[in-house]
Amino acid sequence: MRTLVPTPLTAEGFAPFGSVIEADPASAVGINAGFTTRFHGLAEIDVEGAAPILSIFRGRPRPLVIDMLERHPQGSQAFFPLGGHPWLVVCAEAPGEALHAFLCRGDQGAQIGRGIWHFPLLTLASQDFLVADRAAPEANVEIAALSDPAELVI
Ligand SMILES: NC(=O)N[C@@H](O)C(=O)O
Ligand code: NI
Repeated sequence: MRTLVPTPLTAEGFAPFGSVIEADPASAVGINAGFTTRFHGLAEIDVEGAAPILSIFRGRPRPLVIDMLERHPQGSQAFFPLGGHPWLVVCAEAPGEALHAFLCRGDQGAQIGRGIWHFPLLTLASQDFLVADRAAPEANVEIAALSDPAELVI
């Protein structure tokens, strides 16, 4: 089986697939009499045909084998880890095209763009994620099996 080595998640590296969600000082605004810092507008949830919703995904480690991809044609999908543990995002331009793996810090989230092929949630330790995506997920998913699976090497 081929291997796949992730690179650290950066806004530039992830740009073809979506956006990084992190407390960027450039977006910081002091609010609430200075007792709160708002990191404003880190992601715009892109959905059509149904409302954007917030969910919690209780993720558990799974075998690091990328044997399928999925995409959501009618909406983006944003993940933010709540447990502070590292996690992974794997994307591709299309099934059969090159896989791109990103190692995300526990204080980094990622929004996967609408229609972008990706592997479902991959966390390196059990933790909850806050997820923003489109309501009625069952009506918004395409799945493709990979004929040449890859094993992630951390
Ligand atoms: N199935 C589901 O809601 N989650 C996947 O889309 C995922 O990317 O984790
Ligand atoms: Ni998904």
